[in-house]
Amino acid sequence: MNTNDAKEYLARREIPQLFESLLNGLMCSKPEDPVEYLESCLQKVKELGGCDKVKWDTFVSQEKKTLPPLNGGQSRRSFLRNVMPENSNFPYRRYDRLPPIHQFSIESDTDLSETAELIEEYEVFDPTRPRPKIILVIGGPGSGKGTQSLKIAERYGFQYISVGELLRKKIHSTSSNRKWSLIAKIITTGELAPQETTITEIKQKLMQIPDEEGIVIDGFPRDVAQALSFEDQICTPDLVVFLACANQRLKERLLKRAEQQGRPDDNVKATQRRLMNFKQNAAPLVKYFQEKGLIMTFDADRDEDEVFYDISMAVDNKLFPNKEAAAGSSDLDPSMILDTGEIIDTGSDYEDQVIKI
Ligand SMILES: Nc1ncnc2c1ncn2[C@@H]1O[C@H](COP(=O)(O)OP(=O)(O)O)[C@@H](O)[C@H]1O
Repeated sequence: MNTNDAKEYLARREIPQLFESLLNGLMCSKPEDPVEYLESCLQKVKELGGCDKVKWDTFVSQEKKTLPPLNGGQSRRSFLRNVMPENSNFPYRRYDRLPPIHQFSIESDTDLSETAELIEEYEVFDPTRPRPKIILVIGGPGSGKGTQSLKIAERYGFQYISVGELLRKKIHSTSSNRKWSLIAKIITTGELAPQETTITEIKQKLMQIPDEEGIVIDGFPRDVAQALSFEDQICTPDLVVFLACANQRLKERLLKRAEQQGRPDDNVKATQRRLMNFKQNAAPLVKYFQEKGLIMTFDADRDEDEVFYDISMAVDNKLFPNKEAAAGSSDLDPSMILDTGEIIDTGSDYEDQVIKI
């Protein structure tokens, strides 16, 4: 087995997340017998059904869970601050963050790990200026995230970032780099790129954008862990647009896209994998943002102009409540706006999309 195989194995089996979680448990519980404690944690992992069921706080006891992500309280950063010893010699204090799991991950021996740490030391947005409004657009593969995000960006004069595109560009521009070759393979099989790398790419991109009024990010976050990381490292989004689309419709659109664009990750296997990942992650992600009152859900089974009509009404209301409707919106009928903050009944098999792929 070569190094790449070993790293790919670790990434696929979600071993870095497991170690992060065990480390969190140890830091919070400080057990007399760490070996016995780790044994009991691993037993719990088995009972839960495997590494992919482990979250960063699985082994943090209830009373120590100072992070209440679902009711808008303390951020992960402050949680970490609380569990870190006050001693300034503590090695990880500098970043107020967990010890980097990079040792175990494909981030470790690559050129970007240093950049990633450097970037962590800076605020993404200039604190002396108003922060740009951030709209995150999420939905299944083929739900129209790209199309709708571009339309939002165009209508409000916001900057557009496609996370999938960002990763693809990076892969093309660093084709001889081992880390990015591995990420290319991961993406081609329909899996998600590693979280820290993805966040770092987004941060780098955001830091290059000068003084925008707003930014639309297409395809982020894909799961609750990414949402937490974004809030921890970048900011709380102003609005999350969720494009709900029936599973069958997603499959049809992906087939069509495969014919038209020939993207390497639009093959049948990868498409199934992406739909499966979406199915697993969408419901908790939507619930997470719902409980924060940040998400609006749109029936994306419809014609793209109808979908955009609803989105633009919602953005007007949520982000520009005191302004006259944005240019070009005079033809919009406010009575058509969808109920906000709730999963809508699309009248089709939206549930199917999340539950039965
Ligand atoms: N937020 C993300 N986190 C990790 N990987 C991502 C993320 N966004 C995109 N990717 C990777 O890029 C691929 C293509 O994404 P994208 O272009 O948005 O297409 P789609 O969402 O339609 O599958 C995804 O399947 C995934 O491998």
